[in-house]
Formats: sequence, structure tokens, C-alpha cells
Amino acid sequence: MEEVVSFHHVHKTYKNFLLRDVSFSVKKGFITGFIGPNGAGKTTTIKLMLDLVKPDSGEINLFNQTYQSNREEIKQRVGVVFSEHHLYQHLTIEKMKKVVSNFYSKWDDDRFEHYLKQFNLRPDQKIGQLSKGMGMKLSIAIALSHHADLIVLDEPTSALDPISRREILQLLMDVIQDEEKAVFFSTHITTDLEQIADYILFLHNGTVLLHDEKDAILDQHFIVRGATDLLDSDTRKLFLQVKETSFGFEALTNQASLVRRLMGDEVVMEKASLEEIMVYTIGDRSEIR
Ligand SMILES: Nc1ncnc2c1ncn2[C@@H]1O[C@H](COP(=O)(O)OP(=O)(O)OP(=O)(O)O)[C@@H](O)[C@H]1O
Repeated sequence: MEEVVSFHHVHKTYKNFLLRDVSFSVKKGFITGFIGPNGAGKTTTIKLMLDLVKPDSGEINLFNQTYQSNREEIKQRVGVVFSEHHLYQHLTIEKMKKVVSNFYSKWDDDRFEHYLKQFNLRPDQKIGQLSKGMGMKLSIAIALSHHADLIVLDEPTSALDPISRREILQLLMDVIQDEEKAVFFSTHITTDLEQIADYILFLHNGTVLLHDEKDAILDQHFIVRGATDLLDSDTRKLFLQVKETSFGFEALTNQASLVRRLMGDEVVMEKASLEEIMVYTIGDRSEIR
């Protein structure tokens, strides 16, 4: 399977933050969802991916090339959407298009017009007068109008109403239909990823906690509930985190089949959502720290 992005042991240090030994890949033809709590390092990772900041060590490849050797070609092949759009407020959409289209050799006016229509945007509208959601849609329209092979989005749906969100999610699914492109998409709305992501990358405190196919992650992780007397030093090892109350325990496991075999009917097991996986896993880590 072709890798569009690969990070190999990437480190980046800020005064109060360390991105540590980050390795992952983004595959062509798939949507990779990028999750992690506030301050996990998601935007830093995206900026590294886009060459907006440089790593201290490690290697970053896009399309099997490095920015050092092929910066211009890589930039042409990437479409970017940030949560706050960086478009010129005083310009109309039409004028903004003229600025941006000059930058991209494969800019496609017809495609851009198609997206404007789809998003109910007019070329004569001033960017400063667009709502947050409309601004986001314009950024997405721009990112999708130069035949990019990789679309990188940093929290694109957080400002959108549920209807627009669905529209954008559908659009991202359409983008990967021809299996020629890859989408990398950070968000706090984990239910969006349950709908559309093929792979999940989960970052916490600057390290990768999980990177796998979404279905594999959801198949492995279960919330288990049972009586506290089932817990001993051995059975506790089956769980990533255990919460105990006077009614019993509730725990997250990533060894569902083993729990089923060992505890069987004595416990109730329910598939964990991505949100539960995040919350339980992070709880565990912060206790260790
Ligand atoms: N230029 C910088 N200089 C110093 N520290 C920085 C810089 N950029 C980011 N940081 C720090 O790095 C850490 C990770 O920030 P980052 O924006 O990557 O997190 P995030 O996962 O995107 O968070 P959120 O979900 O809140 O957007 C934070 O503690 C932040 O303060």
C-alpha cells in the first residue's frame, strides 16, 4: 500500500513541550483521523508535515520525497485546511481565487466553481463578511481545487453546524473514492471519525498511543463491567484502566477475547467508542505521570 506521508522517529522540542519519537504513515486511498486531547501536539505534527516547522531529528517524507530535496513539488501536491482560515479578509472570493490559483500549476477553475455552488458561496462575496462555517467551506473548496494528492485538515468541522459537517464528511469520502488521494484530518469530534476514517492516529503528550485501522481499534477495545471481587493482580493486567465504585468496576480492555474467555458471563462487555478509548487511555497515562 502506497505511503503518501511517513514520519520516522520525529522529535520536536518547544520550551514546555516535547514531541517524542513520532512514527506513522498516511496511506493513499484512505482517510486517517488524527485525535488527541488539547495540547497533545496535533497542530505541531501537522505543521511538521507541511514544513511550517522543522523537526529537531527524524525524517519526514511526503510522496517518498523530502522537503529538502523536492519542496516545490511537494507543496503543489498538498491541499491544506486550517481551523482558522488564513485567507485575506479584504478580498472577494473571486480575487482570493486569483491569488491562490497563481500558486498552483494544476489549479482547476471549473472544480472551484463547482464547490462554490455546492457550498452556496458567491464569487463576489467579501471574505471578511463570511461566517466561520462559510470561511471553512471556502478553505476546503480551495484545498480541493488544485488536484492535490494529499488533503490535510486541522479541525475542519469544529465550527460547522451538523448539516454542513455532514456535507464536509461526505465530501472527504468522495475525495478518496478514486483511491488516488489521501486525507489526513485532525478533530475532537470522534464520532465524525467513526463515520468516515479508515485509520486512526492517537497522540497524547507528544507521543503516539495508537495507530491502526479504525475497525481493528474498535474491535479490540471493549468497556467491561463487573463485580469488584473479579479483580485481582492478574485480571487487572487485562485492563488499560479500571474505575471502581461501590457498585463494581468499569474498565477498558484491548484484549476483548481474553477477557471473554477468562471472565465469560460474569462481566458485561460493550464495544468502546473512540471517545471512550481516548478518555480511558488518557486517564491511565496521566495517573502514571
Ligand atoms: N511555537 C511554539 N512555541 C512554543 N510552544 C509551542 C509552540 N507551538 C505549540 N507549542 C506548544 O506545544 C504543545 C502542543 O501544541 P499543539 O498546538 O500542537 O497541540 P494540539 O494537539 O493541536 O492542541 P489543540 O487540540 O488544543 O489544538 C502545547 O503545549 C503548545 O503550547
